[in-house]
Amino acid sequence: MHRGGLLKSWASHIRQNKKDLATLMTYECGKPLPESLGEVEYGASFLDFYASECLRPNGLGGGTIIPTPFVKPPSVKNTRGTVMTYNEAVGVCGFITPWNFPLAMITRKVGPAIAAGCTSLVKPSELTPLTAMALEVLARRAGVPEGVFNVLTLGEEDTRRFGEVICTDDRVKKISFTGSTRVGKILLKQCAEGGIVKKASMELGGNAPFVVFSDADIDVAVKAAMASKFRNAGQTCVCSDRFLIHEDVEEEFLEKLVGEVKKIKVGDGMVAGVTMGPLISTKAREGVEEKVKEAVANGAEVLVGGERHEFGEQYYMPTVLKGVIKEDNIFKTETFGPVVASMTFSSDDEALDIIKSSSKTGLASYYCTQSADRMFNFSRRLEHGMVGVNEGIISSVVAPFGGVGESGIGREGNSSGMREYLEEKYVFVNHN
Ligand SMILES: NC(=O)c1ccc[n+]([C@@H]2O[C@H](COP(=O)([O-])OP(=O)(O)OC[C@H]3O[C@@H](n4cnc5c(N)ncnc54)[C@H](O)[C@@H]3O)[C@@H](O)[C@H]2O)c1
Ligand SMILES: O=C[C@H](O)CS(=O)(=O)O
Repeated sequence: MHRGGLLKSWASHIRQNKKDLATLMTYECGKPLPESLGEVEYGASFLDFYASECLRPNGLGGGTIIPTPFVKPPSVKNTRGTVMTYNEAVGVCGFITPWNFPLAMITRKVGPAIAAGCTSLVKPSELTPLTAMALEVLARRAGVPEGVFNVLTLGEEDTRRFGEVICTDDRVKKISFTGSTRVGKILLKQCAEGGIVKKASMELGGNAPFVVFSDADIDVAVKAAMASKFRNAGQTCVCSDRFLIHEDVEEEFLEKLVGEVKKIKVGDGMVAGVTMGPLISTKAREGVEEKVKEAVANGAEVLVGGERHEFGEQYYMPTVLKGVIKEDNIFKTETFGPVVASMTFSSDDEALDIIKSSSKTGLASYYCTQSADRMFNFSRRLEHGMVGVNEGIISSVVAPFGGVGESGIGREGNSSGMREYLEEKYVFVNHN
């Protein structure tokens, strides 16, 4: 079976075990079962997509024949030769993935890696090892040969050692990391200090701005805000964190948003109807709590929520803050929790100044407007890898997912994601 067939078979085995995989994920990281079921399908979609990419010209073996650029003098019978390129697999890859999407963050890497002809060593988060192990079992059932996709479930000390090895061992030709900017910098430093230049993809932290312009359709804006803020209890890299609302529409937007936030049902992710689960740990909940308290101390107003949820140690109430300042940690650092931190602005330039001066991240950004000019031109002024205009859910297999600045290097998904695992070779043949 060729690599594309293996990937399709693996995707089929994943879908056949969708309920068990989703249950495992909800037990491991707490997200409501419907979100886990959605992630199973999202994760499988990367295997399907890259199964097809195997066969495309920009896939493995794809290449081009290029007319030589040299001018052929009349006396010379043939051109000087033929120029051609072809793609080759990078080789052995080292992957490290996070807990918040324990299945899709693995298949988003391993899918294109296998399609390109690479093998991989994958270290999942110590918080979600079982999902990764289940993926490996299903890969073997699907016919993926032993040694092609290898999961290593490691503790803290061995995790650090694993990171050092994939960064400094020259048998590992590529590293791809998804996780915090803090750890991403450790890995890049280890490559450099290990004296090796290595192909590296970094999918790092976010802190997305969400801008509501005065001409926005407020109902559209509220829907987009709810979708981009509260998925996985606000624990996704592309969650909106920094809300900038034009002063003319602050009251209407916040009133409608609070109305929707109050409909969120917090509880056990395995219980039907629950739409928001816990944070990943008590420490994470305490971190969100501290940031909210600081913002309130600096003058922010709690419109809803604002404290831990009675359901349990790891639970925090979905919260909307008004009148946050850009110096607040809840505004200038990734929240990774269910909190809307909002402030007002009066002009496009002011909004951009706040966005650029409050964070160096550049993953996702969102804005709502009905102006055609702004729809197409404001995005050009944002230093982000991805932009949602009147839309809060922009992640998909066809999206070249990734960020700039402190949010990372490279792209995953889309045909772009295939290039991370290929090296293009140029050959000039002089056949005179
Ligand atoms: N850009 C993206 O596509 C994307 C996707 C998901 C999550 N994230 C980011 O990931 C973060 C949340 O995930 P997390 O808490 O698992 O992140 P994290 O950085 O704490 O951990 C990520 C992975 O790195 C490992 N790790 C930790 N320290 C290490 C070290 N010194 N050497 C080697 N590996 C080490 C962990 O065990 C885990 O497997 C957030 O910042 C979020 O924005 C980004
Ligand atoms: O946490 C960010 C992941 O990339 C999740 S998603 O791709 O936005 O679904």
